[in-house]
Amino acid sequence: MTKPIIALDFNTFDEVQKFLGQFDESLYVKVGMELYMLEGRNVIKEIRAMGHDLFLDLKLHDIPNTVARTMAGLGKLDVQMVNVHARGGSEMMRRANLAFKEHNPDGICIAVTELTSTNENMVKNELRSEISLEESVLNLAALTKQAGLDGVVSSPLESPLIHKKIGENFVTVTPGIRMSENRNDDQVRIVTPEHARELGSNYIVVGRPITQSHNPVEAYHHIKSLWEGHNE
Ligand SMILES: O=C(O)c1cc(=O)[nH]c(=O)n1[C@@H]1O[C@H](COP(=O)(O)O)[C@@H](O)[C@H]1O
Repeated sequence: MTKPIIALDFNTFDEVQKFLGQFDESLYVKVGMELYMLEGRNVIKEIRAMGHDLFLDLKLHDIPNTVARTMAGLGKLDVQMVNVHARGGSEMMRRANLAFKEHNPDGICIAVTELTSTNENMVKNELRSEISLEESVLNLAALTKQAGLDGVVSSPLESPLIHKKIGENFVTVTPGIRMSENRNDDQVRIVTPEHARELGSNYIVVGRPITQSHNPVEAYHHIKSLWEGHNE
């Protein structure tokens, strides 16, 4: 069972150090655009030097050449996982994956399908999609698989369908995790850790329910035990 991935959505490396300093174990953490853009590559090197596994979540989405050249640079960073937006298309994804793995053959490269903050109404009325949200997730997941990537980011709600239609070994990395006592914040398609396990998610990504908790270590261990199925 993989550890819950903790989203380090902080502004400064000081805050990261303060947060990680509370833990006396190695973690799987995620650095997203907020921390990366404000603090840069050194944050990645420092966190890796502390012994934590790292998902670098930059959700790249640009023309294939730009994304491939960026991914080649990220491949040299010794991280465990990176991602792109599946809406960048199959050529962008294929080249991103190859460029990353040329330098990091053991790394995992995945693509974001529909964000967990997206709902059916947005898909239909804002994005003017002719297909449902679930069909869109499945379509983007199929495109991701064809492009040779390892898996997708989706809501846990879509994990069963993705595994059934695309393949059991195709990885689902799933944010939008909340327990009943948590606020939803800006997440729409939310699921509890134990439900995510039942739905077959391969990884869960959890931010504010841990980072904003008055006791982050306790919150992490509670979520981890629910995810691993020890608390039932
Ligand atoms: O790619 C992601 O990690 C991601 C995709 C998505 O669809 N939804 C989503 O919430 N995320 C990220 O997962 C984390 C969730 O954080 P919390 O809502 O605080 O648990 C954030 O860092 C988001 O950027």
